[in-house]
Amino acid sequence: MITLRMLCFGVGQLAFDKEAVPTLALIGIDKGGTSEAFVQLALRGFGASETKELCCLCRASFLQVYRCYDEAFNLSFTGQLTVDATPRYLYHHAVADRMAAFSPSTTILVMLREPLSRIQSLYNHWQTTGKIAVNTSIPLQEHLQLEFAFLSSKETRASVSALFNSSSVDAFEVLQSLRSRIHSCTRSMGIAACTKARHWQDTYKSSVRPYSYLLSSLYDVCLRKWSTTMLHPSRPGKFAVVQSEAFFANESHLLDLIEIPDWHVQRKQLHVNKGDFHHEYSDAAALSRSLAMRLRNWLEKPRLSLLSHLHEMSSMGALVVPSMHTAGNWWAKKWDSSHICAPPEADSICRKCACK
Ligand SMILES: Nc1ncnc2c1ncn2[C@@H]1O[C@H](COP(=O)(O)OS(=O)(=O)O)[C@@H](OP(=O)(O)O)[C@H]1O
Repeated sequence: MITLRMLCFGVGQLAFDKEAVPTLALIGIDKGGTSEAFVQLALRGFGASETKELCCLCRASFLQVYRCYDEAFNLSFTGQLTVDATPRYLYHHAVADRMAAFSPSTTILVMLREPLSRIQSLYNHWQTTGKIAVNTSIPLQEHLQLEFAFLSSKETRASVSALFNSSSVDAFEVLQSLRSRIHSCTRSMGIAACTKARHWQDTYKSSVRPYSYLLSSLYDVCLRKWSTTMLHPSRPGKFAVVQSEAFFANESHLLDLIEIPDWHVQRKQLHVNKGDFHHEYSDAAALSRSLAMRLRNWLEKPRLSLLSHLHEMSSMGALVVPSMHTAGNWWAKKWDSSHICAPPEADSICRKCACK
């Protein structure tokens, strides 16, 4: 149904519930622009906590979740616009269900960045800052080759096929089980599932956190879990999916979705640091054009699944920016080799592989 708001503002605006804690959850994804979005939301009165990634719903019990939000926001103070911007929520095995139980009327915002760019950005961030215990001692190219070997091994092939072909909820379970297999595979030696990727085992030490760049690019599997849990046609405007590239090009693509409700009472003005962008990428984050193309081809079916899901979500009241009909954006068009950037003098290598 087209509402008056939609006629005035394009895709429409988000709806916020005074009782919801948090009012808004920015659930993903890492390197999708969530830091800058958090800053812009804080400037508009969202916040109450200077910590962006509260991860309160990572806690298992209802009481722990409540205490975490109470500590962050002081829940005795009503009328605040609160935000929990934790990008890892999108993938978390339990958070969607916890959110539905703890605060079903929280508004959900997901920012999705074209997967190839996100992978390079994330690897580069971890490698150059060294802040996180994820293994970046091998170049990204090698890491991805190991992942492809693992995901096409005899032991994982059936699960990967189920992942690409199952219904939403089944696929989410398969994804979680594969992620945990990668976890144990990379943490311990001699696991049968790792046979084909023996080098992978040798590469990791038990102290480093294993991470699958490939599995974390299957956005739609997780998004389906979230939409099944939190999107209801009777509550339009409570779920938005915004493409990071649209936000990067013009932040109003996101900010125009947000109208501050009348009931809002500002408790304190936050002084959050502005997000930093446009990092130089290190050589270790570079990929060969052929691997970049392999990745793109691997992601083509998930892209089509995402696109059809966005249509369904939109018909159920979700806001999707840019619309699936807007030409020239990554979730609406097939990628080919012309979308893999590389300087002419370094034909086989690309530092930032994705280009328009
Ligand atoms: N407004 C704007 N314009 C252009 N680019 C932008 C913008 N906001 C964020 N970015 C880019 O987003 C990447 C950082 O994303 P996140 O803030 O989500 O990172 S984090 O997960 O919170 O660490 C990081 O990407 P890379 O530079 O490619 O690493 C930022 O450059």
